[in-house]
Amino acid sequence: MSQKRFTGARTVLLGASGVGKTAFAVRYITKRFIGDYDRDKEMVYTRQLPTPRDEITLDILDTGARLTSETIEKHTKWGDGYILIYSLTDRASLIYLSEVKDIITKVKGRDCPLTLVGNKSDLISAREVNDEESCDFGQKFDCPKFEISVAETSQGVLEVMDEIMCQIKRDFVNNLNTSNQLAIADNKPRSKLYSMKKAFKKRINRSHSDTY
Ligand SMILES: Nc1nc2c(ncn2[C@@H]2O[C@H](COP(=O)(O)OP(=O)(O)OP(=O)(O)O)[C@@H](O)[C@H]2O)c(=O)[nH]1
Repeated sequence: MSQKRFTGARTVLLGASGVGKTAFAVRYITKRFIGDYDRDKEMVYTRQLPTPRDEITLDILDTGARLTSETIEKHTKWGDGYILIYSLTDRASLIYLSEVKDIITKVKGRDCPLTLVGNKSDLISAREVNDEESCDFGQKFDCPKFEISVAETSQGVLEVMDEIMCQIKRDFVNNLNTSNQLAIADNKPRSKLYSMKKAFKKRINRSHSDTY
């Protein structure tokens, strides 16, 4: 049986406008924080990750500012894993993610690679979301949650990306095991009764053709 290899992963950044999606993607790709971005269109960033055998292509989709239910659904179908990002200085941006999560569940089911990320932890005095609220959402979404500052350091972004890549890989392996089991079940020897019925049918056909 040919074994499929894990060669690439598609991650989607989803969240309200201004939460730091572009800053997150740019930080991951360049290791730098660039204060202002003049674009709000969606864009795919690509990075090659070396592995002991070869490399994995990682695509990150920055979904831009104008998300609708239709675009979220389209992006969900495209992706393998989802980073739901909000700003710790904007409670509405956290609440908005419930809508996004509902669409992901509708498209991919309950159990898919997912993380919840609160950004802008450096803006301490402007903070609107407390620990309890972010924990509640992490539990509700049933996924790991992070609090990071894209502006201050690359560390948080790297941890989030490691987590989502791990989940995507686990998902890939689980799907592979399921399809292998289905293939094995398809090739399973037939029951004794089935073989006897088949042999009996053959004999009847032979004796029938012998008659003519
Ligand atoms: N203080 C602080 N500002 C941040 C941080 N991350 C992003 N920003 C700022 O927040 C603003 C919005 O960041 P973007 O990356 O453009 O946010 P976005 O989610 O891509 O926004 P849209 O393109 O409108 O969807 C910019 O001015 C960033 O400099 C952070 O960790 N701390």
